[in-house]
Amino acid sequence: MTAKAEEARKRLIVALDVDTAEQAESLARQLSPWAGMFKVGMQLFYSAGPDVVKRLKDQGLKVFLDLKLHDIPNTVAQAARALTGLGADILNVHAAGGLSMMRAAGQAVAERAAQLRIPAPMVIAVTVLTSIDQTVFNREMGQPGEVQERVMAWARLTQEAGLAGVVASPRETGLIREACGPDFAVVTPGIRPAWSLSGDQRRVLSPAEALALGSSYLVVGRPITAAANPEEAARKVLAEMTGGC
Ligand SMILES: O=c1ccn([C@@H]2O[C@H](COP(=O)(O)O)[C@@H](O)[C@H]2O)c(=O)[nH]1
Repeated sequence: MTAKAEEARKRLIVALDVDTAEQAESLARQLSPWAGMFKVGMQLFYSAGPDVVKRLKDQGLKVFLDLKLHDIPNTVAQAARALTGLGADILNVHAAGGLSMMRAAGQAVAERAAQLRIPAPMVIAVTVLTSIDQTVFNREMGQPGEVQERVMAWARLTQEAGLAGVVASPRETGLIREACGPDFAVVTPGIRPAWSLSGDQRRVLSPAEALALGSSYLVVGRPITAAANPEEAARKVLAEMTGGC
């Protein structure tokens, strides 16, 4: 693997949206030559239980625990504190929970990691879900203005709360980078190679576009995991990220 491909591999996160720890472990084992991190979301966490995070970590894999915490500050802080012990590399909350909630989550994670003497997971905040388009945003969610403006406002608020970055569509990556600087993580689902189906995703871009705009990590699920040959699909996504180099 070239240095460029290895650099791109570190930025590719595969969403393990499956029901069992065995399925998740088998996919992760198969795909680790092409992906640097694996995402445990609600489907896997709620069906397989918290232990699945430890099982993946025991295999030496990096884990993004995508549970999108959103509640009052005290509840989110206590939940984030509990999750810190699982050893994930990234945890997330919803920016819609507000400044105090995000600050409480960040502080709880830092304190718990220090108590346990483990590296603190990066805490990031979800802005506007990539399945939401402009019409749904205005008509169903009752939000005024452009999706992009809301994403930017939440990205700034996330930075003010001291968190490490955001989850957003790759379409917003360039603006977030400009506003929040090079060290702020921009984690982007809504990645769709030209050969894949959009499904429920609305604000999408290709792997090459997301990377060129400055996304720190690309989250890809079904285009890889639902493919007839997941390894081949992951290899193709990585090749698109590196321009074939
Ligand atoms: O805004 C968001 C936040 C999280 N996700 C998660 O990413 C993956 C995407 O999977 P695909 O199969 O590639 O659509 C999925 O686990 C979501 O829960 C997101 O899509 N958008």
